[in-house]
Amino acid sequence: MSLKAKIGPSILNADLCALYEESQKLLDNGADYLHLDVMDGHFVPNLTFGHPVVKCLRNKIKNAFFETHMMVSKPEQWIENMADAGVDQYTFHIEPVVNSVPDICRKVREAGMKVGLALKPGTEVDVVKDYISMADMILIMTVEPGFGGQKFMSDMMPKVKWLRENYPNLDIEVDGGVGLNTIDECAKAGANMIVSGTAVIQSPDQKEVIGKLKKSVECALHKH
Ligand SMILES: O=C(CO)[C@@H](O)[C@H](O)COP(=O)(O)O
Ligand SMILES: [Fe+2]
Repeated sequence: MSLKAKIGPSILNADLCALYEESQKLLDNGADYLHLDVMDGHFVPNLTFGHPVVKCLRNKIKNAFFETHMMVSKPEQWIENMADAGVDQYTFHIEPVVNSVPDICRKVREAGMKVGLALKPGTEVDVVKDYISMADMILIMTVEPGFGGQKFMSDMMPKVKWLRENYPNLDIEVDGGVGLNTIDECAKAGANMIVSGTAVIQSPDQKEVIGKLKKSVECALHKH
């Protein structure tokens, strides 16, 4: 398998009343996928949207790859709904479900979606060792989950490096505070799937930012 650089903008800080237009604009400007942040007000102290909204978006955008970042206490509860809404990858946090990760991975796959496993900043990276074979991607959070627009945590880069060294073919995603000033660190550490919210959404030239983020990752992938 050869790794690909992929940029998945987060629409969290976009104008959510124009969700479809904002999403389509990101795709037209070169986004490889959409990262949809689902929050339940319990696992994180914030609320966003759930499967009904994702389904509406899917009805308008047929072809793009949708990843839902499930910041919820009960990820097992929403698998069927999200599959029915047309989600391609279901990325859930392992912290609230440490004893049932394999079971949830199996259910996500049976529902026809790819599996992403997410780790909060305080979670040690080696806990995913036992689950790598069940996952399509590991997400290393580079902020505390819950809000867009936070400061990037450079001290998460050793986790990314460790994963890349031990799993050369694994899709590794970073999420939180990633933009033009922080992308090189992520790319050098070995991340190939990049979530970027504020840096892309607030730019007057989304295409340029997405292009630069991708180029940084592609350069690093060539060097590896
Ligand atoms: O999951 C989250 C936050 O919990 C992220 O997806 C952020 O929303 C990305 O936004 P920026 O940090 O890039 O503004
Ligand atoms: Fe996210």
